[in-house]
Amino acid sequence: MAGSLVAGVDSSTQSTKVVLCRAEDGAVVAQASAPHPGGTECHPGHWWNALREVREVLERADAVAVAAQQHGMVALDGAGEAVRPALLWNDTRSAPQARALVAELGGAESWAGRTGSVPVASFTVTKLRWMAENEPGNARRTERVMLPHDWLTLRLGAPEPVTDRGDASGTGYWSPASGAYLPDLLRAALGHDAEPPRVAGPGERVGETAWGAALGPGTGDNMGAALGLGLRPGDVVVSIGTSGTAFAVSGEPAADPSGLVAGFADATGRFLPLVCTLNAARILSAAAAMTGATLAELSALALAAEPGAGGVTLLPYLDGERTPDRPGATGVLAGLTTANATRENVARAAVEALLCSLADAVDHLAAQGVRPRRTLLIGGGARSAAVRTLAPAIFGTPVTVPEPAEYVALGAARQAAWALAGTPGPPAWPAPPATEHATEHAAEHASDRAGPDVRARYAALRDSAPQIRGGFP
Ligand SMILES: Nc1ncnc2c1ncn2[C@@H]1O[C@H](COP(=O)(O)OP(=O)(O)O)[C@@H](O)[C@H]1O
Ligand SMILES: O=C(CO)[C@@H](O)[C@H](O)COP(=O)(O)O
Repeated sequence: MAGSLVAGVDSSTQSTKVVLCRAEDGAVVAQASAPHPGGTECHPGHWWNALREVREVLERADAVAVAAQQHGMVALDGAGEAVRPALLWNDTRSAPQARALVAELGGAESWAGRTGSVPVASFTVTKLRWMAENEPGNARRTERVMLPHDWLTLRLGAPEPVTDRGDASGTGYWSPASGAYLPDLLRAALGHDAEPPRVAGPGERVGETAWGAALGPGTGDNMGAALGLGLRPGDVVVSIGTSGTAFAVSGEPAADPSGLVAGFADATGRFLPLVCTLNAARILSAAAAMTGATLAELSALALAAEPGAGGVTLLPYLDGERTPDRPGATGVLAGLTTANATRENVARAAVEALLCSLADAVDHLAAQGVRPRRTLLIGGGARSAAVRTLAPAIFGTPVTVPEPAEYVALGAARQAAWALAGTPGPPAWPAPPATEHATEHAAEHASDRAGPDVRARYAALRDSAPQIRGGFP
């Protein structure tokens, strides 16, 4: 291990990122990134091309593991070719199929008990049903179903299709509690059997790359972040990437029949109850576009406004929403008057909306018994000073912000080091440096006592008139 280098890949919605680390302590020696095409479906070849763009960094590694966006449906024919572009986690077209599957196969309680989650349009199983109904030829040709990280791991050199507990738990046809596939659910969705990848053990060495590096099993991106941060019970992570997520590690599987909390597995043999929103960092980029500002200017505008944005409230369901389950929703900007219609208030309302939506997510975790002792804020959106400053007041707790870094890719690198070492557990890399943000700091920005009022106004808009709810009837 001493002197070895390990690479972790984060193949997420918007881009591929790779970090190259020293195996013994995780110190980053190089990193690179390459963009993905936009949209909610993507030919897997684009992920491979992005990975090739960062290969100078990747191929220096003695071990590699890939973490990637969860849930994406990679349907392969008998020759291993994709029958269609992968449908991604943020594609909501399978919302009616999600509802039908839940109703047909025992209801929400049964799904939560069997799979840990009640599937919504993000889950692979609902995408398979969509394909069976809308593209029967593609469904008939499908012999294997994989996820983005499985597919990349196979291309990198795994001798057989392989996945891990974390990513398998987002399919909707694998049980985190028993560790077994549920082939009846896959069959009911696709219309016939198809072979899912073998579920490797945490830290297992699953193969070797073309340049002779050991391959770790990889995982889903949120499980990667949990491993990169070295999460302990009592830590709740709020991640602001393309998706917004709130999650915690747990020794027990979750099964929430309300469907708000997904009962995923993690990458170490434990569990990862998680709430995911469809709208997160892009709320800020949309507000930046609306106000003609850069992201840094948007942050400054938001901090220049009063708490509560002068009465302007944003419901940020710009791309539909997953939590709450409103796949057909659109965003709503409410409370505008000639007096308050300023760029500052619109910027502030966007940051407040993002944080209120994620505070709801943390509440859903708490309702399932997760007791947060510490809230950690990560992801691209946590680079915004306004987000960091306003978060304690809206969450009602101090917030810990680990230094900005690619925690998903770091978690994959840590898993690669684990596979290389062949030890029972992952290497003990030091925790990242972090800054603490408390409501007292926020008081300097006149935000301290506004949190409850802002959340109440947000909740009223969220729960208001059905015509803006945008769910399917
Ligand atoms: N300083 C910033 N302020 C606000 N948003 C930011 C900032 N830096 C990056 N972002 C946003 O973060 C997102 C990328 O975050 P990341 O966690 O890498 O997401 P993903 O893993 O889904 O690709 C992009 O939408 C980007 O616009
Ligand atoms: O669907 C989920 C979690 O259930 C998302 O968190 C995806 O895993 C996409 O992640 P990012 O690209 O936003 O990191």
